[in-house]
Amino acid sequence: MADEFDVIVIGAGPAGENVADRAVRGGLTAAIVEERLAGGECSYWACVPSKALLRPIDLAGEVGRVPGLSLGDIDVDAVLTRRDEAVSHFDDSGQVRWIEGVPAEFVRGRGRLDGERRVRVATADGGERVLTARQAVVLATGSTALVPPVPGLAEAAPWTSHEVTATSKIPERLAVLGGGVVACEMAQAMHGLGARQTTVLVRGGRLLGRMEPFAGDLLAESFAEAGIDVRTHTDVVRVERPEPGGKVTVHLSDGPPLEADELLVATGRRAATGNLGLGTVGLPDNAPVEVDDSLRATGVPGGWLYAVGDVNGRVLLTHMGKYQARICGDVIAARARGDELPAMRDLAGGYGAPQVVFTDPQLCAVGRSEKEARDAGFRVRAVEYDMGSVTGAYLMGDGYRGRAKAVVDEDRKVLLGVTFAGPGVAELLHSATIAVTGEVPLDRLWHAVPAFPTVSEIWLRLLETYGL
Ligand SMILES: Cc1cc2nc3c(=O)[nH]c(=O)nc-3n(C[C@H](O)[C@H](O)[C@H](O)COP(=O)(O)OP(=O)(O)OC[C@H]3O[C@@H](n4cnc5c(N)ncnc54)[C@H](O)[C@@H]3O)c2cc1C
Ligand SMILES: NC(=O)c1ccc[n+]([C@@H]2O[C@H](COP(=O)([O-])OP(=O)(O)OC[C@H]3O[C@@H](n4cnc5c(N)ncnc54)[C@H](O)[C@@H]3O)[C@@H](O)[C@H]2O)c1
Repeated sequence: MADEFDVIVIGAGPAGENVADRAVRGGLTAAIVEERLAGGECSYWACVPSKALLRPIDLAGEVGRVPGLSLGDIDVDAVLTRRDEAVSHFDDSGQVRWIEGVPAEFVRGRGRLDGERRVRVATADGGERVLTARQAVVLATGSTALVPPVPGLAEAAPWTSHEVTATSKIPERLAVLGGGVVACEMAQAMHGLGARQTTVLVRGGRLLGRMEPFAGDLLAESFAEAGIDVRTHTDVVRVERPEPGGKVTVHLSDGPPLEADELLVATGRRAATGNLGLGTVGLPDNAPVEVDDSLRATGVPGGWLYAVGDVNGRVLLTHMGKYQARICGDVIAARARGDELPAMRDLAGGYGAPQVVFTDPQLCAVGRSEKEARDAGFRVRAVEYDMGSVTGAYLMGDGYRGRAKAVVDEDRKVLLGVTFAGPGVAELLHSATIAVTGEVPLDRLWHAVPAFPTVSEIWLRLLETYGL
């Protein structure tokens, strides 16, 4: 028997949920298929638990910089309990209720495309449901951790983001493979919560290689002070773990082997498109689903297939997936009505997505780095400023260390990118996002006066350094 809906969404992560919501607001009916938990990676194994684990470490850093305040040991059990509450103890009934309240039909099971506008769902009870979409099918299946083909690595059953964010035990000795966001955030979380030996193995020359260089350098200084060992230009050539769950030996391109109790692999993600039936609609399996700026899959006749969030490989961030989802839901509803507003396009992605790395110091950026701007052919001037010299930052704590950078398009006198690094800078980021995405002319931005004594005075200092 076929169930018919206007829109069928596969994957109930933040992106999938938001498509359904917007499509229904636009007057359509929707079903969402989810094989695990409504809420997706973000709610249970990524953003939410990782930030719950990092918050006490961030706060401890702040307290430690203010004379007159003292901090005892972090109560790790209490932190883990709060993390468990933050992930609703892996119970998605609240999210399912939200979906049903949209209202959209929630279908628990694994979805698979089966030709044009048809989705087969292997339901949790071993049965099958065949769903048909009148308007659109939206893929929102996210991504999974990528484990590189290092000899012995897969056999060692290393931790990925799933295990580290859900752990109830902090390893004594942790080796971390990768120097990106997951590696940095989780190395600091595990070390701050009691790992005695934390070693970060970075293939390249610095942490967070895609950000402005000072961001990774400041974090590396903070790691060194905390006793986290960062080894750059280091490749893992082989891994041994004779006993499942036992000691791991990591053989490196340089130096003696490293012994650890656990190994975390944080080397990026792959789009979750395996066994999704992409071949039945003429698309390649196991690759991100290419989309246009209305999030419609390219190369599918009839234009009924869309992809939002991690699965399209554009930007692997929750807020960007949700932004795409809002556009996608609106586009599907508008196309069903026969009208299409020009504003319904992914514009933000083209500027460079805002991102915060929730370490201490916090690192955040929006738009292009200086290198990216130059590589893209812009005529660029970049200015930097020491954030510790801003009164508001100095007042936040002794020894405040931070840096900011603005990348200016010299032809249009607008900002192409902004990076802040320092304690408590995350909340500054949206001001930069508005300036970059709004293409606010610098001589206009000059009249946005930051309050004294806030860290926001960094804006004034950057503009003064530029010459305004
Ligand atoms: C450790 C970690 C921390 C992170 N922290 C942040 C952060 O602080 N801020 C941020 O913006 N981003 C963060 N991210 C990235 C963020 O988690 C992802 O960008 C986001 O989850 C993507 O949302 P999504 O809806 O596209 O996919 P997901 O959240 O992955 O959801 C996809 C859903 O689809 C389901 N699914 C997959 N295949 C099928 C199928 N065939 N049938 C039915 N259901 C299916 C899955 O079970 C899942 O529930 C983090 C990532 C990691 C790994
Ligand atoms: N706070 C946040 O916004 C946040 C937090 C965590 C994750 N995320 C998102 O999740 C995604 C995944 O994060 P991630 O840290 O896994 O990926 P990433 O792309 O940020 O970093 C991957 C790292 O692994 C390295 N690497 C890749 N292959 C390797 C190999 N074979 N050997 C050694 N090193 C290798 C890369 O050089 C890089 O340093 C990111 O796109 C990120 O934006 C966001």
